[in-house]
Amino acid sequence: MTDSTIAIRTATETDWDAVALLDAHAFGFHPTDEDMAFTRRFARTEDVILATDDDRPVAVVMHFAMRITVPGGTQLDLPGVSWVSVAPTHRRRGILRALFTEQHRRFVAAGAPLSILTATEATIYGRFGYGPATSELTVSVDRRSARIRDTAADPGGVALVPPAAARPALPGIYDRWQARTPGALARPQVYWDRMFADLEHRRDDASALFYLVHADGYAAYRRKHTPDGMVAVVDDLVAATDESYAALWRVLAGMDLMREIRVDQAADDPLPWLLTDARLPRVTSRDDAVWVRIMDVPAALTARTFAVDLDVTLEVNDPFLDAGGTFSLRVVDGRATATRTDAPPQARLDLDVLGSLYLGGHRARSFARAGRLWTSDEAVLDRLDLAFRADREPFAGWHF
Ligand SMILES: CC(=O)SCCNC(=O)CCNC(=O)[C@H](O)C(C)(C)COP(=O)(O)OP(=O)(O)OC[C@H]1O[C@@H](n2cnc3c(N)ncnc32)[C@H](O)[C@@H]1OP(=O)(O)O
Repeated sequence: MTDSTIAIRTATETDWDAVALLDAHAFGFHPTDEDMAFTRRFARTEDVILATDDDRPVAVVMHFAMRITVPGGTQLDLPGVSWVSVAPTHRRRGILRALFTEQHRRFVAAGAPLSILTATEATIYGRFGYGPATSELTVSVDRRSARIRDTAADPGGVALVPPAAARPALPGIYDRWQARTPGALARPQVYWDRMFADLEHRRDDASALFYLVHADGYAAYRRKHTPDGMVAVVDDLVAATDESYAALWRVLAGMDLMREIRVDQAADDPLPWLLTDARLPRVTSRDDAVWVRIMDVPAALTARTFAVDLDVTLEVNDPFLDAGGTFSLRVVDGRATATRTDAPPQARLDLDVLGSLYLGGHRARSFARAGRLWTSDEAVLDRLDLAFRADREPFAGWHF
């Protein structure tokens, strides 16, 4: 950074109005008192870092204390970077880089195995070692033609439940789903408080939430009027078992006055295979959700399980900090050991690529085809491609 009037410091309680103003300009919305109350319950003030120009805040980064499930079911505590903004008066002079340097220095000191974020633009974070690791498909179903196959599970057990009765039931179901889903993020109490507050300005011109609840799953949806008819916009569809998923879709498919159902899903969602017409779920968009930066390569690799045995030397290049190096990765019966080594590498990749592979949502072979993963031979690539896969597609569960 060239500008000597810029200083980096931890925020204090009196800085929150300035943080709100910065993010209002950065993201083009006016945070309400409720939005700020949510953020202040979720972020500790000491985890907010500011850049100031002549003592006036001109940029901010913060992180939340989060937890993620990795392939194999281990849950890792890790920082989730959020509310990143640099005032439009001060962009492209290295302020984000300076803030990230300080913030990630703190992550290293705290021993974080990974850090995560969700990105406004896909071009910003690769240089800092973050790779897109989970995806989200927005799907539109023409409900009028939706028929569930006779052979699909039909356990029943779904009830129409008012918000007050849904509130105690949902967190436990979500926790069970989160524990079995790679990439899934634990939800803090403040998330549920905001969801059930169901504030009007967060409804996107749709109704308040309706809840369909099964012992092992639930759907929270809104009704939206459109020129083409009524749409059920599903905000949250969580099933801890396949039976509850089928039971919920039998109810959603039976909502006679709804022309369309909209829902966000993982890429391997079984909905097409439950329906008599597998073409009905139309993917209207596909977006990256969680981006992963591996802060500690051995800690991260030993935390997850792998699909096949491996014995490979990986050279990882970290363009931002010094998490990279050459590592011997050995997997036996799914469990890995990872140690630094001087042996010649059999595979070479940047840290953001390792982040993209880590949760099993992207294939080593795709990165190799793009020239972003080198292997000494085809057999190494084959093993890496198989080993990093997970038993289901990673899915975040919510945005932060
Ligand atoms: C996790 C989250 O919160 S995502 C939200 C991110 N924030 C936003 O989208 C809000 C609007 N944008 C902004 O506030 C700013 O433009 C920021 C935060 C994205 C970038 O801040 P700046 O201070 O301008 O970035 P800085 O000058 O430190 O640039 C660092 C590097 O990133 C690059 N970069 C910065 N912004 C962008 C961008 N939008 N697209 C592509 N590259 C970018 C710079 O070219 C620079 O590259 P280099 O160091 O390799 O030469």
